[in-house]
Amino acid sequence: MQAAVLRAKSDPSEANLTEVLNRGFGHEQFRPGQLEIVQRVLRGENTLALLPTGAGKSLTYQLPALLLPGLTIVISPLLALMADQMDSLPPSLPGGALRSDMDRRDMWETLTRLRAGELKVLFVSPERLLNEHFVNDLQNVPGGVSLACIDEAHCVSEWSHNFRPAYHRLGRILNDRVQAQTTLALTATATKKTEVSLIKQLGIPSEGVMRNVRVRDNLILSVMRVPDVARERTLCHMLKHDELLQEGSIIVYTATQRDSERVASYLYNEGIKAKAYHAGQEPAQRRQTQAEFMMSRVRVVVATIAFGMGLDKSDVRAVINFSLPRSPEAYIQQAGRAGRDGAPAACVTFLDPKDYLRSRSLTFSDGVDRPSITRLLQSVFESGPVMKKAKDEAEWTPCVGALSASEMEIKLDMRIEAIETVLSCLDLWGEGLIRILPDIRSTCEAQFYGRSPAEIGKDCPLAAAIVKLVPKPKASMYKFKIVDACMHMQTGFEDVASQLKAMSKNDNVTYTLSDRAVGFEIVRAPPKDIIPLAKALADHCSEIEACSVGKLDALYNAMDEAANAEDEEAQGEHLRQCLAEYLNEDSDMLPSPPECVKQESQLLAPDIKTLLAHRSGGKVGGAGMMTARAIARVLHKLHSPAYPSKEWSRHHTWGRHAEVDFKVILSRAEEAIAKARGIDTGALK
Ligand SMILES: Nc1ncnc2c1ncn2[C@@H]1O[C@H](COP(=O)(O)OP(=O)(O)OP(=O)(O)O)[C@@H](O)[C@H]1O
Repeated sequence: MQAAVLRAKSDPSEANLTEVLNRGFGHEQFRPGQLEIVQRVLRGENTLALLPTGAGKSLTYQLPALLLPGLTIVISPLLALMADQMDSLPPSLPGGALRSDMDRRDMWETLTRLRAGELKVLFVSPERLLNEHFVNDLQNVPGGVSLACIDEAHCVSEWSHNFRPAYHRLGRILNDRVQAQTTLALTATATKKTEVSLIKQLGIPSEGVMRNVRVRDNLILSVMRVPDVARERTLCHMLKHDELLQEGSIIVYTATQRDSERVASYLYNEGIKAKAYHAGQEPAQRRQTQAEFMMSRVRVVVATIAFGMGLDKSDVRAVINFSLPRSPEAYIQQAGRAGRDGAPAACVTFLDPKDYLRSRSLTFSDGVDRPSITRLLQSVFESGPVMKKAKDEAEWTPCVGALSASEMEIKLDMRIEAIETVLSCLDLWGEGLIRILPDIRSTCEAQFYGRSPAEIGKDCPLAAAIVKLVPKPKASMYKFKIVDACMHMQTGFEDVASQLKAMSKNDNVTYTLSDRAVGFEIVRAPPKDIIPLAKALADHCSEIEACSVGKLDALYNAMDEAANAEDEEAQGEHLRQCLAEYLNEDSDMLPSPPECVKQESQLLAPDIKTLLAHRSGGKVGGAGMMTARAIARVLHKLHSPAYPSKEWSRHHTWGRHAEVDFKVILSRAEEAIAKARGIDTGALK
């Protein structure tokens, strides 16, 4: 084996690499695309590999990792799968993983092995790369980082079906900080638009794109019109009687955690060995279900999308979409869990307009418009201390800030995740205006048992700051905002965090951190006028929202047309053709909404009027009015922080127009607000 590796290192020819493939991985020959990708990576050329699900993408980083001199880091969003991915490494590739759910001792052990240069492959979550200490470790790793592999790379792009804010900043960190010699991005699903933004962010040349996205030929794609009320019964009947479904394992995908529980127990009561799997369960329970499924002790897993991305079980004979997936990409991913052994496997989708309309509504849950973005930017750039600093200082020096979930979610009527996404956009294209800081808690409660804080404060700036910030502690509890301590000490969050840790280690101090927050650093002086910035961000967010809705509409249209085809074969053919067109389409044109999405409703105008008169929006809408989006959300039965379903589900307008296009309601509500305020609608956009 060693000799084969040496030969391939000095001459990475097809013959030499095939020998490593045989000896190191036990595979006879390369699958389509693998050799070209491996050779590009070994030449140090940045590459984006778009290969079908189950095509063997992992090998394209594993084999180079054996031959390259330094470390290969694999950035993966799949916490649950890191252990499996590590197990699939050949013995000659010592690997480690850093996951947020690991205990400290394991984490420490992996870090020690990393620093000692004992690892060849390291799996990490994207969030981990936002951690300064970890990036320092990578910079000093013996032999350097030879390859950065970004698994499920579509998550980097906001135009993908599964964008993750932490992934958004990845390109810059990899380029500027980690300085990996080569980047390899892997995904099974990316439209042209996603591809363009991916290669831009990750610094991949256009000739470095290896594109082969398609649905494997052994997958039998079909669709069934099943009304909402008959879905469980139909599923159960299929599982008991469909010939293809009598062997192997089966995954049923549902849209919500509640559905996954309900359907799993329905099947279980019908005598089918089924278990639920979703992100709301305890990690240990999820791990156990996954393990039982992999060992074929549980035949059917009823799961949300939390299950399965990257899952490699060879004999999954069917994937059944109990609900319509959110996008063609999600559909391809989910279907791709089936038939990985190459034998025929069924991918059946249940289609019901009511179910689709609910998914379509939910796509608008986290959207934001210019009024909320303006208020968000005001909170960042126009807070008292920032304004004072801008006024007092001739030259701007960076300072930190934080928006906490408990304060901002209701004030802005945005979930903290949405706040983070908008600020991530600003981080990326604000040309160094702000920098998002990872994983922040905004409030600290500290108790001193030995020496007093004043005494400790003689050589600890944080303790001195605490004395100033909390002159009168309640029951000897010092409660303060971390950001206030940063401001006081003119330092960053990391410094405060490390001083807190040091105090708790040396000085008998205990502390708890609470209240999730988005932390940021204002690097350059804030803009004098935030309106143009708010407008640009709002336009961008609205484009992203339209793109997500377009994905769902495109899939519904394709399924709806396929359902009219005369037989299963014609259905599959039609679906394949639609998916290929969708993925390879170059234009930005959005599909037109299906007929079941209404463009008008009789009672819409009076209901908007009722909500405008409600005046509940004193807290969010300004001038006591609800915002247009808040109105549209209520009419679509969508919960939001300032208009929670618990309170609003009793209102007679709640969900009354869920079949009307959300965008139509939004613009009608904007017109009504503009009229009520005597302004032009353009002023609201
Ligand atoms: N050249 C090869 N010959 C035979 N089997 C291979 C080869 N390359 C990879 N495989 C096997 O194919 C299976 C799928 O590989 P892998 O999990 O890397 O797929 P993938 O492309 O990452 O899929 P997904 O996108 O669905 O996660 C694995 O069991 C792997 O061992």
